[in-house]
Amino acid sequence: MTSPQAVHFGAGNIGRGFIGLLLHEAGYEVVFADVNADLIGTLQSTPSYRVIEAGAGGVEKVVTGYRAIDSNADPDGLVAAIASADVVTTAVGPNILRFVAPAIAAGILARPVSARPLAVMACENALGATALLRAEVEKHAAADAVGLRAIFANTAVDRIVPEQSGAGLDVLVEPYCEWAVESTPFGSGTPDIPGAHFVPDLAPYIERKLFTVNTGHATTAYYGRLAGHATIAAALADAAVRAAVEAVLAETAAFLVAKHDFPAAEQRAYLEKTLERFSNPAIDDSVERVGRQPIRKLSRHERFVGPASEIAESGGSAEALLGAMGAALRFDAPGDEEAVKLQGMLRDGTDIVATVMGLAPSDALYSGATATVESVRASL
Ligand SMILES: NC(=O)c1ccc[n+]([C@@H]2O[C@H](COP(=O)([O-])OP(=O)(O)OC[C@H]3O[C@@H](n4cnc5c(N)ncnc54)[C@H](O)[C@@H]3O)[C@@H](O)[C@H]2O)c1
Ligand SMILES: O=P(O)(O)OC[C@@H](O)[C@@H](O)[C@H](O)[C@H](O)CO
Repeated sequence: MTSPQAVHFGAGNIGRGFIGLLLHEAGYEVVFADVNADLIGTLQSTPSYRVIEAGAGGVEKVVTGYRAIDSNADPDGLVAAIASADVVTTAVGPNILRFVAPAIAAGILARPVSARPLAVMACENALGATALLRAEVEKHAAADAVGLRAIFANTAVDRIVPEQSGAGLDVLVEPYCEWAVESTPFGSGTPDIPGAHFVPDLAPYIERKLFTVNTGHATTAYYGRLAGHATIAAALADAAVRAAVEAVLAETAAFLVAKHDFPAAEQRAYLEKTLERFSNPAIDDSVERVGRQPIRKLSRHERFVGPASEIAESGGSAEALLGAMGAALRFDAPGDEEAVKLQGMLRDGTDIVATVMGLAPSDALYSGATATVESVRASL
């Protein structure tokens, strides 16, 4: 019997170090698709790579039996792989989904209607990333035809995978991981991926992950960089940074507990586990990686403005989140295209509250966000 096939877009850190690994462990032949020709060449010429879990309880795993396609150089091969695949996943970044959508649309249209529907799951740090991917796919293929041949499910993906220091394919990761996938789009026939956790309602999982792990991570990165720290673990060992992070996570914890009915003790344990993960001495995670793309991170439904808006709308205080947004605005990292653009916007008077944060004067967070931007501008 032939193995089921999964096409995975993005053979980077989370692609090789988490999603590719789980699909391999589930028995899929993984076909990595990437625009990085060197990386694809190395995958094509190397029969296996290691996923090395660094830290307490970590083990080493080996991924084998994959193929790799350069999505620029072999578009026909990519479409053919999608046409015969069981699963398509992505880990390319939310802003890149629109670029992978045309190939996915063509691959879906090339599938017979009688084939088992393709399971499509975007594994990005964003609310509704798969829904966004679907909307992009439907710009290239009629929604009816797509709906007959594919099932789209949102996911929440959690594993810290820092930038890799070596040139090879091996990936150093933290031992912890969680991949939650919404089950309802599949009815009773969820894909057979033992490492994934299928849940009927993804909202509590993705919001808790994004607004605890990613809000806390980004807060550590932005305050940590301002205090002169290079890594997340070093930043969190700084009492002033840790206090700022804990203040932010106290606001999101209260919000998450109220909105999703998590028992307060469970949220507290989740938060403490998260801070322990950030402090893993075996993971050298840079503040630049974690703070990357501050314009995306400051957008309306992301890790700061998302929870802060809902807190403000319910009459609560989002002072600590607003403070972290101020630190994000000060993320003056010359190697980060969005950071450079944001610094330009601060200097040229762009209405950042409207254009970056997506807030209008009628929004409860508007005045706090405006005061934050103005105070950062005044300090330049
Ligand atoms: N690294 C982590 O700790 C982590 C954890 C959870 C979720 N994520 C999410 O996973 C996604 C990927 O993050 P990462 O850290 O693996 O980034 P990464 O930069 O290591 O990997 C992204 C890969 O996508 C490739 N890519 C870019 N454009 C492409 C295209 N058009 N077609 C195919 N491939 C393309 C890049 O060449 C790169 O290899 C992001 O959404 C991120 O938020 C990352
Ligand atoms: O990938 P980003 O840029 O959305 O966020 C940076 C980190 O917070 C993120 O990659 C975490 O390491 C990851 O989300 C942990 O699951």
